[in-house]
Amino acid sequence: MKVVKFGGSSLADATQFEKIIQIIQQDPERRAIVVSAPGTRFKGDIKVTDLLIQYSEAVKNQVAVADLQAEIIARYQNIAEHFNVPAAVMDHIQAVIRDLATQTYPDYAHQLATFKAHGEYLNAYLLSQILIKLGLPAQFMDPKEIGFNVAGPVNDAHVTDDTYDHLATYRDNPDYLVFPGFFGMNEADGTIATFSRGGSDITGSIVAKGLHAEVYENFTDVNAIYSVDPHIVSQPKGIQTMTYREMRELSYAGFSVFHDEALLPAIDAQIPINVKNTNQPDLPGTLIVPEKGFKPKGFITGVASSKGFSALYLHRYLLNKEVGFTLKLLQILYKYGISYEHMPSGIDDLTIIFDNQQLTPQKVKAMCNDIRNELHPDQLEWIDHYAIIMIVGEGMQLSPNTIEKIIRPLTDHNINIHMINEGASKISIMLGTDEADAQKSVKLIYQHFFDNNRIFNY
Ligand SMILES: Nc1ncnc2c1ncn2[C@@H]1O[C@H](COP(=O)(O)OP(=O)(O)O)[C@@H](O)[C@H]1O
Ligand SMILES: N[C@@H](CC(=O)OP(=O)(O)O)C(=O)O
Repeated sequence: MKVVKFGGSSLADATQFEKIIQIIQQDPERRAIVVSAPGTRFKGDIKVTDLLIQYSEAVKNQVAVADLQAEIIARYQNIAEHFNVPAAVMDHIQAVIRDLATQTYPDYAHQLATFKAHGEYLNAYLLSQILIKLGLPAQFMDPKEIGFNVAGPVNDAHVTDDTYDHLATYRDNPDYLVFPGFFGMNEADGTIATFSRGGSDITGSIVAKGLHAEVYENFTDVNAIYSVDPHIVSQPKGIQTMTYREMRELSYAGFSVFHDEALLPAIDAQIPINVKNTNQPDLPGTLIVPEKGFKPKGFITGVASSKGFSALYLHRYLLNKEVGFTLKLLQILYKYGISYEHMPSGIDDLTIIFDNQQLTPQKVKAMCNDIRNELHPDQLEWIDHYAIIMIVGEGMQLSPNTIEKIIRPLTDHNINIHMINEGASKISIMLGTDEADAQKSVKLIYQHFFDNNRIFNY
């Protein structure tokens, strides 16, 4: 059997629903369906998840919510009317959306998670009712009823192991099983918790593992995963086949087409992932497969960049001989509750890269003061607006002079490279640049390796 996940772009309106219903019926193996909330219908449109976040904020701030409620209800109503579902279905959806504002929540984080989750909750409910209306046997897989459990931060949760046992009981069920993506239930207190944004991909992977699917098909709005973000380079080359670890590194570093945390369940169960286009479902898309037996076609598979980082550069003569330097440094980070993303080091130098989301100016100031006072570095530099560029490819392992080939196009254009991290991962090289140089660097590297089929010249 196959698990199919449809992203928000594939469920944005009734026309898209028509397409996904055809896709489901084209292959009898497509029995488990994971859905996102309705996404954007046109440039400038707002995703239902974002409308729900606005709705939650409005409730918190005690401002009028009627317009927002009406806007959210209309998104479902347009789809429901097109398929002529019974009036009771829409009555239920309207009531649930309105009730969100009148319930009580343990705190604002729980409120936000509950509001957000309802984009997926109601879309899965609606799709199951549409399938039933069309005479297709379908079940709405309410996470509360089926034991789709999660733990951890309520807006950045992770699945718990018992969920897989609960999913396994549905393996031989012949109906269409319609799961809402993006959230689960906190078993301890029965509240809703979501994954991080884009997290319906994670649900799809969990369902694929739980049901022992032969493939996890992830339907989106592009023909393939491209070698570079299509917002940076127009009409880039598509990737036919790539490995799990290539995808993990590229999605971490900016390929938003597939969530980086969605890889683990599929890897655990060794289920291939096929990213396909809902608007052109007959195209093969991109296949993400295990590393074993994989034969790379070129030197690099993709290049990605991600902004929103800061870096701390430390220089101290004879750092390599000083026992406990890194330990003390990590203790200071621990004191301020800060985790780091990367920590490349040299003989006398160390760079620590942080995700800005967990920093405040006060925390940075206090942390740097402690580092100065306790570790006495010869030089301490804090770099704001830092970007990471990741060049990824299984083929890199086979090629000499890797770093020279990657750096050359950047140095030729006088781009200042703060950091090069090679060797920590066998299949990637990470560069640190100013945010302002990130997109240009990605373009230059892409052009160097992919334009005019140069990829095959190495
Ligand atoms: N390397 C890439 N290859 C393909 N698409 C990418 C890449 N990097 C970023 N994207 C973007 O990801 C989008 C699909 O992801 P997303 O909007 O989350 O889709 P969905 O609505 O299906 O969940 C594409 O429309 C594209 O703009
Ligand atoms: N709707 C959620 C979860 C998700 O995965 O959405 P999408 O498939 O549209 O990326 C979000 O916007 O974050």
